[in-house]
Amino acid sequence: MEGLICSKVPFQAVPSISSRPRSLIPPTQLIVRKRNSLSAFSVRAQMESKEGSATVATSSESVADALKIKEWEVAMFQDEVAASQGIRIRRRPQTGPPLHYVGPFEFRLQNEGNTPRNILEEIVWNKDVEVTQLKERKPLGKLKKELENAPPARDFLGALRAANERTGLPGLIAEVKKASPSRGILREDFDPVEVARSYEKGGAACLSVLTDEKYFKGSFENLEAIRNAGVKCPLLCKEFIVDAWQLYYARTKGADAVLLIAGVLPDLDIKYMIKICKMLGLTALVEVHDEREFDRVLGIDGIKLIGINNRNLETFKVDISNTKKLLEGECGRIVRERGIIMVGESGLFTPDDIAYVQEAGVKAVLVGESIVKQSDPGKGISNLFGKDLN
Ligand SMILES: O=C(O)c1ccccc1NCC(=O)[C@H](O)[C@H](O)COP(=O)(O)O
Repeated sequence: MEGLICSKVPFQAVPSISSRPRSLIPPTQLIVRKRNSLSAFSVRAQMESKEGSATVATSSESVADALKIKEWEVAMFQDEVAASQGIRIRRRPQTGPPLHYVGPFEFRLQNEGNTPRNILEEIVWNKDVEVTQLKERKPLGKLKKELENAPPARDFLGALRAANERTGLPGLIAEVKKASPSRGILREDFDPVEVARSYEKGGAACLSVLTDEKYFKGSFENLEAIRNAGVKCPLLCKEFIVDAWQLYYARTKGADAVLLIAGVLPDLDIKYMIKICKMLGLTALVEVHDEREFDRVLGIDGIKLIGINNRNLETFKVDISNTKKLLEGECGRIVRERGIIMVGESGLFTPDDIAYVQEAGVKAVLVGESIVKQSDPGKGISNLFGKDLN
């Protein structure tokens, strides 16, 4: 089936705009626009039905109305594109179609539910609001100026590779995580710099620092404090990226890597963000959870680091066999052939768990709960690996 990289079985096509009766769908020519885009270029969708253009503006007021209608339609179109890629996480709905809307998406007026269907969707909708507010306070132009004073980006990928070659074990990305939606508070006496220093002493190759405040009790202040405390491990800004503006923001706060979640971002967004990461010197950890996401990501150029999350971020179910399942197929062969570094993420508690995912083919692991809740997190690392990593 067109576009499949490693999955032999054609995916169950997700009903999308292209599967609707043709009469409903006017030919569209979309010049890319992203919701919450960098707005470096205006976004305009030329939606033309057979009966002629959907909107013809004649006065300044109707120009504004026409633009509002087009922006709403672009947002709807983006949702259709995401759904056609099997992405179940919807973006925060627009405030609703413009008054008296008549256009190709009018059937969407039936309320599809304006409340999140699971925690990941809730996190993403909340992030959309957060980022919109942050962008108003700190426009991209101001961020770009701050980039000039940002600390230099460090080699996140190189640190993982070096650790794996030195110890023969997966390189550890140790997560500075106070709490999570699935487990609540993990560590009451939480000093992010102390945890980070303990991880570094325990042999972590890199650190992952939660920066989401509402659901993980993390912050960008934690990321900056760890960076400014002189911790040498390269830092992953563990954030829910929904807008390229966040990449610039993470870099100005001292991040060396960012997380791009395939279950949230359509292919075009990932492609675009990979290019921006390269320009900023950021390493992109692209995260998948199932074969369809893995297949999509392997179709995107420039990806050198892929994480398999054993946690289903919609149901919280954790199963480390997910890593084995996804790497034993064609996707695993392609990854090995391309020299892509694989990271096993979530649900790793014992040396047997580490051995299991290493046997499956990962060269790095991302671990939070099992080490952050130890009284001495650095000692927790030795217990996790069954040996001193130093
Ligand atoms: O951990 C959660 O409850 C969670 C819920 C929704 C979205 C993301 C979530 N966690 C992010 C992670 O994937 C983990 O923090 C990371 O992989 C470490 O997992 P663990 O070692 O099991 O703490």
